[in-house]
Amino acid sequence: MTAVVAAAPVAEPTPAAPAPGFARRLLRRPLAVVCLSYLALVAVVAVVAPMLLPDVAHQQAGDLLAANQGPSGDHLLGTDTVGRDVLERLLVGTRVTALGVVEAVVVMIVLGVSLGLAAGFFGGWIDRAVTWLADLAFSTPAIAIVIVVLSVFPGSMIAGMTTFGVLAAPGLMRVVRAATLSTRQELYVQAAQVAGLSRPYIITRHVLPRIVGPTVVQVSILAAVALTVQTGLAFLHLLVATPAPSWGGMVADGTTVLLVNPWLIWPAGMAIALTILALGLLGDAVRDTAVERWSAPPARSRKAAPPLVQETATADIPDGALLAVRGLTVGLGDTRLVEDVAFHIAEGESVAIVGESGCGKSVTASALIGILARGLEVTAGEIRFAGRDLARASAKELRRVRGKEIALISQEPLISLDPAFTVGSQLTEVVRRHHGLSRREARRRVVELLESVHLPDPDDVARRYPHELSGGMAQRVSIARALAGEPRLLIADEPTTALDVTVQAEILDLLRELKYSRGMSILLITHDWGTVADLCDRAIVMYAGQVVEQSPVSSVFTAPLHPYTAGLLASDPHRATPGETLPAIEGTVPPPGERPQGCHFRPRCGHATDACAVKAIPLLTPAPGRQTRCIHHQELDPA
Ligand SMILES: Nc1ncnc2c1ncn2[C@@H]1O[C@H](COP(=O)(O)OP(=O)(O)OP(=O)(O)O)[C@@H](O)[C@H]1O
Repeated sequence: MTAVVAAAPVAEPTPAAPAPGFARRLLRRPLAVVCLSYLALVAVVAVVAPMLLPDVAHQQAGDLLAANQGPSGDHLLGTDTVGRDVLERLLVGTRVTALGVVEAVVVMIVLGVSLGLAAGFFGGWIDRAVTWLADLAFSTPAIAIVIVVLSVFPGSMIAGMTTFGVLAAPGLMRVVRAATLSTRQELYVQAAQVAGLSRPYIITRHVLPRIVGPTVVQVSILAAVALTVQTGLAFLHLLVATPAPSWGGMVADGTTVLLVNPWLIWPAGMAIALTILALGLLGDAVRDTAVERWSAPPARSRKAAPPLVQETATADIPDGALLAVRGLTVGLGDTRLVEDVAFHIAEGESVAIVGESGCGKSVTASALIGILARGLEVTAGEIRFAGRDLARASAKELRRVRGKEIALISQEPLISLDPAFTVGSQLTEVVRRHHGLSRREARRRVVELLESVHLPDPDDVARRYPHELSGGMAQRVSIARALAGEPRLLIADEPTTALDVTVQAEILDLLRELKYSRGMSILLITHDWGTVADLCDRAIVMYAGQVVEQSPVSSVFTAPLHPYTAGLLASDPHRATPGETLPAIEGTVPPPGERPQGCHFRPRCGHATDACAVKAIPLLTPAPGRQTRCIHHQELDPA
């Protein structure tokens, strides 16, 4: 691998003991242990009892003279209406009862989880179709349909409970869809996409573990409902042909002699009630454990207002640029979030995009690698990267480019790592994906990558979970992951915002070193002019969805060409004089639907005249390599 070292390894504080797994956390809850023990006992009885008591299922009658008796030494739970032993029938009836519930639950899980995952993850027409089907199923009376099916397949447990499972699946599907939708927004899922991992891998590895909690809760509730429904159907003698015992059938038998022998409904009634209770309480315990687990690492709040810039006039894009963006427009319906953005990045060059929050930096960066939020689309322009137009690339082509040729690191390194897996396992998958190495070779490569970002003990870091990393270590890990595919362009979205000042400087040093040692191009999104000066060759300033200035860093600080750039520079905290109030640009960035005609910056600008409102201001090129969207740029004082 490319050696990128020399700087001293960074020793940062961190760790806590590794978090115990989900099962162990669950088993720490006494109530969960009791419920699981009870359900395990039911399962064992369901398997064993019919083997030990093979005759009970065929017993038409017992000792008729001893019918309807209460508990005694001979019959611990008494006898039924035809003198059969209630305990034996309860034990043997467990199998048919449990099997009915299992059948319904399996059907629910297969349909509910697969459709919910597909709808939540893929969205679009799949989501609409699945949601429509679910609504349709919800509007049908489930029990009536089950009874109709049983009229066709009389007494068939499989037919009855499978039908119930199909009709109950939309309930599970909705829960899984909602959990998938929210998991899909997680930064680590987006990071996995950007790292170029395949969708089936992301679903099984990153999404499924997060939906297990809500899924188990819903399944336990629906299992309890399935038991209730099955009991009701057996009670109505629609399931389970006599003399085979079932819990519902035993309750039905008991109700025929309610006045003479009220005890008879108790054994099966209690078994049903206890099982429903155990399923419900187990669901609660699973939910609490899942909430505790996933809320453990406190999510940092996204910073509120960044600035960032970038751009270059279309006409000014040189041939052979690694990335050349022309006329890029991203819309949300009829609203344009970014308009006519143009800039380029040459091989080995680092370019910053600067601007206040809401100016369009992130939308622009997301458009470059095809990870725009739902509803947003590139409506015009081209994104030419290494000869291909990514604006028109298929999802498959984009997946090949992401991670391998363009990588992304974000401002939230911790939440861009999946909390459920160690650093080593997450990086190993990315390395294998890009280089097709064996697991052992990939692990060695991961250690090299971790070394290359100056993590002090790479083997130890590889064994850690994300919550055991400090912010600086996590950002180094995410840079290592970004380097795994040996990308030609690294997009760094405010990579130091969430870090303390010392660590910020170390990460910038690392990025600078990577730029020079690997010849990697960098697109930096930042609001920190210090970072721009430190790392970048050119600055692109965005305002209200447009590029308003593009200049080499060497000139933007001394002679800005747009009043907005001048305002941002004047309000830069690095330039603050002790005791003096830092000037700020008055007003706020107008939201996309409310941008003023002509120059969007006009209402906040001290140089604005009527001419600024007449028509859209084009990008002007007052000097080679410099563009501005201001007709009064000559009036600006050098900074
Ligand atoms: N998914 C979305 N749906 C609707 N509007 C959006 C969406 N994403 C971004 N926008 C809007 O597009 C505009 C540009 O947003 P963008 O996130 O690119 O700004 P930014 O400059 O990156 O700001 P920040 O630094 O706060 O992320 C903003 O007005 C924002 O509200």
